[in-house]
Amino acid sequence: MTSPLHDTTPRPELMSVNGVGKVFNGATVALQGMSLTVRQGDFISLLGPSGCGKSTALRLMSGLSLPTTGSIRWAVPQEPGSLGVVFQEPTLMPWATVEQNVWLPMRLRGASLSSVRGEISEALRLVGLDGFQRAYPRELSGGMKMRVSIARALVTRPKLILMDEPFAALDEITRFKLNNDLLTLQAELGCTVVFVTHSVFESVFLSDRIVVMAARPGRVLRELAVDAPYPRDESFRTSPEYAALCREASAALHDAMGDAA
Ligand SMILES: Nc1ncnc2c1ncn2[C@@H]1O[C@H](COP(=O)(O)OP(=O)(O)OP(=O)(O)O)[C@@H](O)[C@H]1O
Repeated sequence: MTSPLHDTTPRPELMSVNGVGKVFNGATVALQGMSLTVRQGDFISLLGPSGCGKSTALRLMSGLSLPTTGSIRWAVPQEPGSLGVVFQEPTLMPWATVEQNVWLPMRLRGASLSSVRGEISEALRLVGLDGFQRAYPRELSGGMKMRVSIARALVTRPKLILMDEPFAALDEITRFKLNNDLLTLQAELGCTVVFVTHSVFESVFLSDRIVVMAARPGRVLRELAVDAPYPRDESFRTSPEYAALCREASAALHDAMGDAA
């Protein structure tokens, strides 16, 4: 079955990255000439070796950093809460409860906790943490902390979620579970995801497009379409089709690393 988000109809554009470059300290070319069209409902992975500019690209897309050259444009009106960001570390406030942590983006916009309790509970339900509102981060496992971080990113119902290696520090079993749950969540919310990873297996499992990047200078080498229907689950993960797609992405990554050597 193909999810409505992943059918073959061209989807409307959400963001365009046009010839973007980033130079640090006038010397380090972290990113050069990156162009990418992000469409609504896409799940795009940025895959590449260390130092190829994946995090830089994500920071530029988030607006946390400005490009040295080129431009990034939203194709739809950007409102407060249009964007959610998840980093490798859950970055939770240790002194605050789960509920208060998830409240943060709404609190910054002036909403009282009591006025948004429903949205917070719904976000926690979506990440499988219903009932943990009053828990403190120290009482949670690594995977649960990351789920809170994801709930905080999606509580404003963003159009775009940017994720920078969110599962890299987790064990493989937790990572597989979170990968499965992330796809379910994306289908349920209809949001768009740009996801940074070093893992070929993760990028193939999650994405409908993989942007393969190379280092020195950081740049896009090629884009791969992962032409496998959603929903994807354990049967996809163990299928010959998945293995073939992983081989293809792995070869592209190998080229990227050779190119950068
Ligand atoms: N704030 C900064 N100041 C100076 N150089 C930076 C800065 N941020 C990144 N760089 C450099 O830009 C290049 C790209 O870094 P970036 O973190 O984007 O790569 P990456 O692909 O995300 O790497 P990794 O997978 O190891 O996280 C690297 O050479 C890095 O040292």
